[in-house]
Parts: sequence; structure tokens; C-alpha cells
Amino acid sequence: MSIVNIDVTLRDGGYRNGFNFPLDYALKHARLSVESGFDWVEIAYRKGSLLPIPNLGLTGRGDDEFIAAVAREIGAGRVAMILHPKNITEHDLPAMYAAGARLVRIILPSQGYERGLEYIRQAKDVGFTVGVNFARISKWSGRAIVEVATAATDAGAECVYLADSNGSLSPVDTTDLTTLTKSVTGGPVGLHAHNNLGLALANAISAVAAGATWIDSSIQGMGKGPGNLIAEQWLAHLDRTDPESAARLHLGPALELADLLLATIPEGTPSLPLPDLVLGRYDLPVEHRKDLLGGSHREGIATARTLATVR
Ligand SMILES: C[C@H](O)CC(=O)C(=O)O
Repeated sequence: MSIVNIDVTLRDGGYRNGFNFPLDYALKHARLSVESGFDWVEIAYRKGSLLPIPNLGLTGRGDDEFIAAVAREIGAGRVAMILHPKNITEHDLPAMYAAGARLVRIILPSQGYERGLEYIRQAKDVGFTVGVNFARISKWSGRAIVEVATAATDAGAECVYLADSNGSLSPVDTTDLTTLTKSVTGGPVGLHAHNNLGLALANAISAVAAGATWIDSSIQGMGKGPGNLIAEQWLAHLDRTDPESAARLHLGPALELADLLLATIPEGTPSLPLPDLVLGRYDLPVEHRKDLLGGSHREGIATARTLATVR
């Protein structure tokens, strides 16, 4: 089994600190990440995440100078970027490539994804390895997965990523979604897991058993809400169970990186905010977090139940 591992700490972890990682930290992080055996370090969104946020930090802007600084540190062949098609113009992909990024992941919605297809084609022409991420996959119909995965693959996407943005998938769901996607594209499938229900590791194991070969994780799980698949656990699991991965992975530097994160970035400390657990239970997106705050937990759960029914 040959797993491609992407470290998404600097990007998804940015949801915890407004994407405000100091440059010096980001460079040290990237170096230790590569030493740990990550194939790619996803360093930033290009020009913002889904919704605009004030004072967007370094790893939310993903400007050329930052890409170039990381590429000098770890080599271009390890630098990944992610983007929402609505945030960029036709100048961005060539500029990102020239600065040193070599993997780009384009986030596609289940409807209105045509602009994203144009960027897949452009990214391929420019020379990128191109992936697509299907955000909020728990809300996609099987029909939409077939349609968009086919269109993205035809446009040149090399990997289709299932992003459990709401953190609500079970291992059985993950198996089914991976199997479906793989049967459509015949190519690599990836999983981007969120840990709202504590199932990110189980879901990653299920995805791989069903044929997924690209997996996102973050150091200490630092990511939106309760975070992502915890990289240290994932690498330890691969190290223990998969000789092919074990030959390339180094747990020591990964644990040093966890120490560095905890010592430098206060928001890197793991947490399980209870409203996010409720979001995961009711498969609600993060925009509804505010609706669950302010009252008792019982009221929050009643609100979540109503929101889940009316959507
Ligand atoms: C679709 C991307 O992977 C963005 C993301 O992190 C999410 O959970 O959604």
C-alpha cells in the first residue's frame, strides 16, 4: 500500500488562529514535516477560504512571497496549495507555480462547478499535479459525486478528495463514498477527515481499506473545530501496519514538530469544543455554530435537531 500523505496543519489549522502563523514558524514546520515523511505540505489557501474573514493571515492569503520562501526551504516538489475557484483569476495559477507550488487542490461544489473545471485545465497546462476536493461530502448525493467526479477527471484532475467538512461521516459511510468515487474515476481517491465525532482515524482506516491512497492529516489535529485526523496517530498507525509507508515515515521528527507547534502556537492545543460535536452529530456546517451558542447544551441540541430537519 502506498499512501500519499498531506500535512494540512498550516492551512486547516489556520481556522483556529485566523491563519496567522508567523513566517519563521511556518518554515520550521514545513522542514520538520518533510523530515517526518509527508509527501506534501499544504501551506495555504490562495486568497482566502470559503467565507471572507478580517485580518486574514499568512496561510489564508497564500501570496507568492510565502510560497517562494517555503519552496526555498523544502523544495518546490513538496509545496501544495488549495483554493476556491471563486477567489482567484487566471493570473493566480501561473503565479503560484512560478513561486514554487507544485500541487494544487481545487475545491469544487456539487453545483456550479464549471469554473473549477476551467482552472483544472489551466493548472494542468501550467504543470501542476492537480487534485479536486469535494467539500461537505456528507451532503452530496451519489448522483452528484458521479457527475462531478467524472467531469473533474475528464478535465484532468488526478485525485478526487472526499472532504468530511462537517465531521459527521461514519466508517461505513466513508467506505461507501470511497468505493463509489473509485468506481467512477478509476484513479486515486483521498480523504480529508474532521474529528467532530472522534472518528477521523477510523474513517481514514476505512477509506484506505476501500482503496483511498491520499490522506490529509494535521499535527495535533490542528484544524477547523475539533480538527482533522491527528497526524501523529496516523503516522504511528501506518508505521506499525504498512511496511511500505513505514520505510518513508519518521515518527521522531513528527513528534518534535508536535512539540514545536504546542510551544509556539497557542491555538495548536487540541480541544473538542462541544458545539462542534453537536454539529458533527447533526451533520451541520460550521456556519450553524453560532446558533448553538448562548443557551444550555439541551437547548443547543434541540436547535441542532430542528436545523437538521429543516435543511
Ligand atoms: C474541501 C477542503 O478540504 C476544505 C476543508 O478543509 C473542509 O473541511 O471543507
